[in-house]
Amino acid sequence: MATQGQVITCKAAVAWEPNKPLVIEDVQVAPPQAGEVRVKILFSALCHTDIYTWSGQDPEGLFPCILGHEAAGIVESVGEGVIEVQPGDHVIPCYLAECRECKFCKSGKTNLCGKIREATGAGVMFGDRKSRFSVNGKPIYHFMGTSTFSQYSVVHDVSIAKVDPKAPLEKICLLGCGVPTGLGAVWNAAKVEPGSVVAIFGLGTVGLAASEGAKAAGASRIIGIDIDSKKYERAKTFGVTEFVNPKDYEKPIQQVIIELTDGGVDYSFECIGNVSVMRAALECCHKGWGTSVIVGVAPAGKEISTRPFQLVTGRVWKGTAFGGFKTRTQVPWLVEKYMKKEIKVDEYVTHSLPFGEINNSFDLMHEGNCLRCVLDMHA
Ligand SMILES: NC(=O)C1=CN([C@@H]2O[C@H](COP(=O)(O)OP(=O)(O)OC[C@H]3O[C@@H](n4cnc5c(N)ncnc54)[C@H](O)[C@@H]3O)[C@@H](O)[C@H]2O)C=CC1
Ligand SMILES: N[C@@H](CCC(=O)N[C@@H](CSC=O)C(=O)NCC(=O)O)C(=O)O
Ligand SMILES: [Zn+2]
Ligand SMILES: [Zn+2]
Repeated sequence: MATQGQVITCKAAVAWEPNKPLVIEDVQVAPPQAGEVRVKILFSALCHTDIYTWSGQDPEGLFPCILGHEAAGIVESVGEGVIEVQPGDHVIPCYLAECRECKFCKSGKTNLCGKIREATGAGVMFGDRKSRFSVNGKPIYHFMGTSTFSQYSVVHDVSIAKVDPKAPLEKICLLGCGVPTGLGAVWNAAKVEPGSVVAIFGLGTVGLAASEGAKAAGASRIIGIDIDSKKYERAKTFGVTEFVNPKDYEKPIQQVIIELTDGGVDYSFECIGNVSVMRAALECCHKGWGTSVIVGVAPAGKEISTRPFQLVTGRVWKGTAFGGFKTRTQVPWLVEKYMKKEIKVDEYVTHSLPFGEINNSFDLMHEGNCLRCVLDMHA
């Protein structure tokens, strides 16, 4: 039955309140308006940022909402004026837009796009500042402009990456967030050079992807730091050459790393979201040139601090969103790199579950051996 132009009723996992189990509801998904695309979401993975917002720690968190931002699917229908994708195209919905027209997009200095960010932060669509989701007439907020924990979602056309239809959607859904973030932190934000000494704090998906990126960039030493020593074995396969568990030391971890590296590392990456670790990551950098990249997302109200002297003496502190990749342009390129086996993706998928078990996947994400759990949205 043709669904174009019709309201679709489908299953979605609604977060009615922070920290309460998601509820699978029959959700009405309105047709896409001008500049919008309705996507049949086939596979969606969980990212720790979904858990962060669900837990109530996100200052932008709005409830009730439909979470999810690491997914892949097929275009069901498009709104007026949409020319770059059509029904049947395989796509990755992206939480960062790329309009190619705004001040940000034209700057050549950032992957952040200014066009729709205010609307996505407010949980609505840009065109009319309304939601396309409702349950029995009650509007449900969008999340990150993606809301992929729904069998159908409406996304802005500037946030849709069209990808190779031969690529397996159950794998490339991961290219919607965690893996590009780690790779890009190293390649785009830090621009790690061959021979560099690198420290990576946190060996989850983002930290492992940063390690993979550092290995590809020719780093000579990749020091993984994690409070769970079991993480080292797997991390070796992503390029980590040495491992340090802060719990094994009395002294601050930055001092341990400085001693291990004759004065500090060339580049460090904080892939946890802990502001104390962010400080350690900066302070373990080499005087004069060491650069630390903040990747982890810290809870509302948390602030970073260090002695300004750390920066006066040449260390650089910066951060990155989605690893600096421009979404519409570069996500298809990352898919091609995966197809050519130049980057890992399958290796990050440690668990798969049917959509109905989404609450179990939230629990799994807290288990040490889970990197990404991919939900089959129509199983
Ligand atoms: N900036 C961006 O664009 C993005 C940021 N993120 C954020 O990146 C962070 C990491 O994400 P994932 O890798 O998925 O998380 P994860 O939870 O899988 O990995 C974090 C790792 O840090 C370790 N850890 C926790 N506390 C630690 C401590 N005090 N010292 C050393 N290790 C510690 C844990 O054992 C775990 O292995 C999250 O904050 C997430 O929200 C995720 C995607 C995009
Ligand atoms: N709403 C949060 C913002 C959290 C944040 O920093 N998000 C990252 C992506 S995390 C993905 O898993 C990001 O790219 N931010 C850029 C943006 O424009 O949102 C808060 O207010 O803390
Ligand atoms: Zn994410
Ligand atoms: Zn833009």
